[in-house]
Amino acid sequence: MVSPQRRQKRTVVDKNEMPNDTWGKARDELRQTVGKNNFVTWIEPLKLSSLANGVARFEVPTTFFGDWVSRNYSDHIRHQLANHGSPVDRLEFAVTRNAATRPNGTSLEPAETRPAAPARAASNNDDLPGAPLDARFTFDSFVVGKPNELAHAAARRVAEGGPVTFNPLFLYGGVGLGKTHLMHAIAHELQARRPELRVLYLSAEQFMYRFVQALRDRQIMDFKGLFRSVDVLMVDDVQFIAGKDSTQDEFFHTFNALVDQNKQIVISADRAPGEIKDLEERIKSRLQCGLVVDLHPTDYELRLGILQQKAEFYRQQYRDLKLADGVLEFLAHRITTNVRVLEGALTRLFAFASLVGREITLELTQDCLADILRASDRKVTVEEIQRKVAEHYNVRLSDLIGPKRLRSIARPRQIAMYLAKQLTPRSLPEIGRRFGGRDHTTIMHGVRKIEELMATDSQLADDLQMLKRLLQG
Ligand SMILES: Nc1ncnc2c1ncn2[C@@H]1O[C@H](COP(=O)(O)OP(=O)(O)OP(=O)(O)O)[C@@H](O)[C@H]1O
Repeated sequence: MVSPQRRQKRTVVDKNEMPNDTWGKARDELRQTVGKNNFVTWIEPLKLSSLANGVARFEVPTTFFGDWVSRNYSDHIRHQLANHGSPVDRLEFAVTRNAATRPNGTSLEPAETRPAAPARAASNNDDLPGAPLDARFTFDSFVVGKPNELAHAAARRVAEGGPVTFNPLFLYGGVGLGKTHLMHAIAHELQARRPELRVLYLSAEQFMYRFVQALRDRQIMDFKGLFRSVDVLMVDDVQFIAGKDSTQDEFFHTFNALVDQNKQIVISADRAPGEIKDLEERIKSRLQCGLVVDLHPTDYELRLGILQQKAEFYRQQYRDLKLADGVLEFLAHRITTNVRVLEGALTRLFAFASLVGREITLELTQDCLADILRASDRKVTVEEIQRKVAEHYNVRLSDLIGPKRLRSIARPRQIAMYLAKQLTPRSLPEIGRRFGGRDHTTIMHGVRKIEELMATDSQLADDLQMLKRLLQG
């Protein structure tokens, strides 16, 4: 506690005098005591607005920034102010957007009042540790169909760069369904429309790598400062950080700091937040706070649309090649796994046809793509379904097939029966035999039960969707 007498002796300093005087000197000392990087990141951007009645007030760019400085540098700052004749009891931090600077010194003024955009769109992002963007992954080259229309619409909204309406945008779906494509498209579009924004796209793996590197090089403050200075953060394949405790922790803090500043976050994963094993509950619930959108497996129309678009591209490259009617339709029917496989098939087909100098007919397609077509023919088996369901509900495979009637086992068993009926060509008696020799009426009862429950239990419906996706690849 400070006595009232001592308090009275304190100088009331007008902010206009301060920078050249006490604060200026205190700052010079702080440069020595906290180290250059920390100084540039955390001390230099502080603006002293008043020093009176034992309280030093600073303007800061964000709430997080103020909290961080308060927690980590309060004692240093008070010590140096006291050394230079202005002891204070308390530091206060107020967020003022107009006067604020980011840790890296760039302006945080609202976009409309910022100086003209730099000549090169990406130059505002030059210091960011992001992954390169694939120039082909734009909105123009993204074919929209029923399975991805919601994800596409949400991505478009974010790409407009307007006020943040949902945070984060969480895109999820199986392998090769266009998550990365949409994220790159958002980044391209933002760079074109709002070049002043700092947009950072990287994979969760790169995030972890940067974090570990920063820890190793004792540059963690720089790391924090950098990640908190972006306007839009996009992290691809976030499931990668599951089970990696310190990375999750840092991700959580970065996430909160950016949401706190009303900065847009876009995340992708191969499954819904609640389904990512070993991801901390607090992160799951944070990820569920915004808009969670599912990219569904492609349907025939979407696959055909994508093939037509890619074929058009190849036609330009191989001008003298002929493509027979029905080939694209045949591929859209037969290759149902994912878009990457579909694209690979078409690339190979055009390359092969151009080498042998022949028209792309159905016959040539079947020859050239025999292995891909065989792999796509792969049928799901009852045993695979049982394994996946047991794994998902955390029950033993032997219990799933065995006689136990506990509800925690009986329900997953009925789910497995339902999926076996839906996804395999097996008859009810055949399925019954694979479920420990059960009668076909038991299987029928199980299938009906699940059909009934699906209508009212949305969690169950989601589980089934996800299991189907996992099983069908
Ligand atoms: N709707 C679409 N229109 C055009 N191309 C698409 C579409 N969906 C996916 N693709 C293409 O399919 C390929 C795989 O897509 P992408 O890499 O975005 O998948 P992903 O969902 O991120 O997969 P992963 O989980 O493996 O990272 C890319 O070449 C992409 O351009």
